[in-house]
Amino acid sequence: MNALLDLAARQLRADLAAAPARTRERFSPEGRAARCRTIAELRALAKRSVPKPIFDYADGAAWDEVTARRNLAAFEDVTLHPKALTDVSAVDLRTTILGGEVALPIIAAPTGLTGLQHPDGEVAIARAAHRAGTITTVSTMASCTLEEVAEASAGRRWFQLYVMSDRGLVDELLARATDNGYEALVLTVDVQVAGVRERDVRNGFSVPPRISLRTLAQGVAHPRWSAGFVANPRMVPANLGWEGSASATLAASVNKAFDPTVTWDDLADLRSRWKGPVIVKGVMRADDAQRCVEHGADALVVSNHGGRQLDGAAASIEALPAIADAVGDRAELYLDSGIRRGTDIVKALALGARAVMIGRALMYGIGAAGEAGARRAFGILDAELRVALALAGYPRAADLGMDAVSVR
Ligand SMILES: Cc1cc2nc3c(=O)[nH]c(=O)nc-3n(C[C@H](O)[C@H](O)[C@H](O)COP(=O)(O)O)c2cc1C
Ligand SMILES: CCCCC(=O)C(=O)O
Repeated sequence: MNALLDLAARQLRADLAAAPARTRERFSPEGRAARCRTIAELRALAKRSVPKPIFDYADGAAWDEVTARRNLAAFEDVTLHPKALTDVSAVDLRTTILGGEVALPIIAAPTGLTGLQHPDGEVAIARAAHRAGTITTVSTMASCTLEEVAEASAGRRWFQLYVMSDRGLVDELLARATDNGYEALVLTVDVQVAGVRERDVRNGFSVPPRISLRTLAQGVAHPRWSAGFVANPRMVPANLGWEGSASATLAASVNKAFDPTVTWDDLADLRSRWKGPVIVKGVMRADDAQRCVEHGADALVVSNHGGRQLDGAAASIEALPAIADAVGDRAELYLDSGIRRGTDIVKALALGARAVMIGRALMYGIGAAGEAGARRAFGILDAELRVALALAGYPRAADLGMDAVSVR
């Protein structure tokens, strides 16, 4: 009996000694992110972790946000037809993207001003993508420089271009992307002008951020975020020479810098100048997809920019089947806008995408816990996708086809 009491006392003492470290770990951003079981839970954690205008910039969309909601809802109109009695003991998520193998059919979408969510920004996302065995896409509007990301991660990298009116700047960006090992050029074609994101307008979201009583109060309410921001303020896009520029709304800055005259001739010009693969992002129509292929595009991203540009546009999953039909095997197809679950990925692959891109899932991840949160986002989707594929009866993600789904 005494020996038993002695053992219990020793165990209690050990537990108490370890408690501070366990508590710290439990309430750290990393610990909290590790306990998120879904992308929705990561979103909720990000919402608590960063100032409201910063969360709203990532989470928000254009005008009434109809397309953003539709991006999610339209996945519910795609139903799965599971195949019975297949051996699913080994689920294989691998596929090839532009000739190189990736461990899972998920690519990090380009996101601008990522460093507002967490100072490690695109570096955190690139490292998490590399660890997951996949590709990261660095935006023209990135908070980290192309060089910083290249140095921080040895994984595959693509560069996403917005064509600026200053074509000298475009040439410089392309040269830097080439010099730093960015293998493909992703030309985004759905930001002819800035979409109107009313949450940003209401919040006075501006670049560089304007410090007001309201933003100070937000900073005080989010001390961990503020400490990171003060230590490493990522105020403006890092690759465009905007440092020291006057504060303006993001829309005003975009409309000043981006070139709205961009047409098919510019795609032809970029195609002839960029030596690696060219991917056109923001294609929503079969006729445009066909034309991209005729212009030598190697791949397309079927995307409505997460509903952040033209509100009222179709969900990208709704646009995919006709585009897949028009393109056939002449170009690779990826899909983004609304991916929150492994089953969304199954549906996109079945309807003709080779991979999906994820934007907000990673923004929530880094807002919640920097690189650890981005890793969690990949981890959640990877795990969900494995179970979904097993239950759908397709142990190889790459084997999914139209027979696995129907669209209501
Ligand atoms: C905060 C944020 C910033 C973005 N910035 C860019 C960008 O700079 N370039 C780009 O091509 N797309 C950008 N996008 C769009 C994403 O690449 C992607 O199309 C979209 O996020 C997909 O929808 P999802 O967020 O539902 O995954 C951005 C999206 C978000 C949420
Ligand atoms: C308006 C374009 C700026 C970056 C971006 O693409 C986004 O916030 O969605």
